Amino acid sequence: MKIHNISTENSILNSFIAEMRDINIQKDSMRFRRNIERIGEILGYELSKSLNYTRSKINTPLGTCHMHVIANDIVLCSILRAGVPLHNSLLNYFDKAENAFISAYRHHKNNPESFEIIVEYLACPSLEGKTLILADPMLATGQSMIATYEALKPFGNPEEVHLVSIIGAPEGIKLVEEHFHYDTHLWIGTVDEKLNDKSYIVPGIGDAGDLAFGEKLQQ
Ligand SMILES: O=P(O)(O)OC[C@H]1O[C@H](OP(=O)(O)OP(=O)(O)O)[C@H](O)[C@@H]1O
Ligand SMILES: O=c1cc[nH]c(=O)[nH]1
Ligand SMILES: [Mg+2]
Repeated sequence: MKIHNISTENSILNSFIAEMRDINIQKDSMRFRRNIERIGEILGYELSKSLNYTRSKINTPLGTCHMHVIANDIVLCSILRAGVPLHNSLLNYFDKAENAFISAYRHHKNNPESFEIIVEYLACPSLEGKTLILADPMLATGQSMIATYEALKPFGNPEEVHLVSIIGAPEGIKLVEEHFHYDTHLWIGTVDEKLNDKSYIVPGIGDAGDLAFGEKLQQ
């Protein structure tokens, strides 16, 4: 897998991630969602550098010119819930993309430390020969990313796969690396230290879905 950790270079991306982490600033859920969007746009811009381009003749009011424009047929898929603001921001840039949505949540049985990923809702166009962008702000154990990718398989073989995430843990990145084709790209805002015993990213941000949309009752 080709891992692009964008935080290794100083940029405004790190200021946005700092706001998402900050225990006081993150209480403002509108700002939290907006920071996901701002980061999503930066990750989308970085990802765009790896896409295919075709020469296109453009008529302006004053003449003509040739520009290189994106040639990929993109399907943008995000994982509900926390993927919603990330989806919106990627769609701002890849505005011609087709869209897919899939739900994944952690179902805890008796023990808060053990869970399985439940994939329920899925809406997806054909992926055959397309460029799949699979987006989720958090890559903790990596199980949601893998479970959703497996659920998408009946929709066809994408030619390229790009994973987009804001914060990852080394454990999840390793699992994803083992699961996905070596050609897969991972565009990630930053990589944290580790997972805690509840499989939350440390130092991380807390629960991205709750911070964006409010606490939910456990199912
Ligand atoms: O890498 P993993 O260990 O699978 O964890 C990451 C997942 O956890 C969060 O979702 P969550 O299950 O909290 O659902 P939510 O978005 O509805 O809050 C997050 O948005 C990812 O989907
Ligand atoms: O740290 C984590 C791990 C999973 N999901 C989150 O929202 N945060
Ligand atoms: Mg959550």
